[in-house]
Amino acid sequence: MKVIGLTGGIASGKSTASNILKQFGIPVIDADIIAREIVELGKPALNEIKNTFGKAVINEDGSLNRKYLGKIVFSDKKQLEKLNAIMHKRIMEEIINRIDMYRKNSTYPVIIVDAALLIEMNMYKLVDEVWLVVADEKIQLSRLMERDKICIEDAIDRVKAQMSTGQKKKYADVIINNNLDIAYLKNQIEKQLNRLDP
Ligand SMILES: CC(C)(COP(=O)(O)OP(=O)(O)OC[C@H]1O[C@@H](n2cnc3c(N)ncnc32)[C@H](O)[C@@H]1O)[C@@H](O)C(=O)NCCC(=O)NCCS
Ligand SMILES: Nc1ncnc2c1ncn2[C@@H]1O[C@H](COP(=O)(O)OP(=O)(O)OP(=O)(O)O)[C@@H](O)[C@H]1O
Repeated sequence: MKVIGLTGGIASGKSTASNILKQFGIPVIDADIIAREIVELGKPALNEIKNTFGKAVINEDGSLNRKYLGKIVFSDKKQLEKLNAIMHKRIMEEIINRIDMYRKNSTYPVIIVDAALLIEMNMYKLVDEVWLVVADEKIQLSRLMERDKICIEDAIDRVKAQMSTGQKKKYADVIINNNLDIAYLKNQIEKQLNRLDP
């Protein structure tokens, strides 16, 4: 079984690529979903976040106010580091567990780990190949503003909170260009799958 790490900057198109891969019947381990599970009500990470950032980041029903926490951490590197210290070891542990489960119990020829911070968190070492989804920065920013309904300043903050695409390219085995339409994205993914499992 080949484990593919799918990564790319924010709003580059990883989730869109993941959805295409799922349509081909390929299992996807999604780091964003795991990150949300870790901070569900009653989970220890949520308590640590409350102790670190204060009650203001918690909604009235006790859940995490993601929008507000995002505002804090994506505009201040020190705050982001504090959040990463709470989250990343837990996300990584869960991803390793899930990869192990697939390796032991499944006959899938290919599985995907979809993680924005695959390289930043050194998780590229856990996978057999790194696929990097890229889109020109202008396209990335406009898709991000449109999807998250945020202004250009907030969009730039979020892009800057991550390693640059140029740096990420050094770790990539495959570059997937997502500057054009979904059909173009799908076509590149199909070609890569055919290479792995003809
Ligand atoms: C700060 C939080 C609460 C904001 O939540 P929100 O719902 O607004 O955004 P969401 O979780 O959907 O993330 C959107 C995108 O932001 C980027 N992003 C998320 N966390 C980080 C981070 N720590 N550093 C840089 N970029 C990040 C990713 O590209 C991600 O896909 C949330 O992103 C979070 O808990 N982040 C820490 C966990 C993490 O590192 N996740 C990424 C795992 S690879
Ligand atoms: N080829 C495309 N053409 C037009 N819109 C696209 C294309 N690919 C992705 N999008 C849109 O751009 C936005 C960002 O894509 P997506 O959510 O897949 O990015 P992502 O890399 O998963 O982002 P994040 O890091 O925030 O999770 C979405 O609204 C998506 O529908």
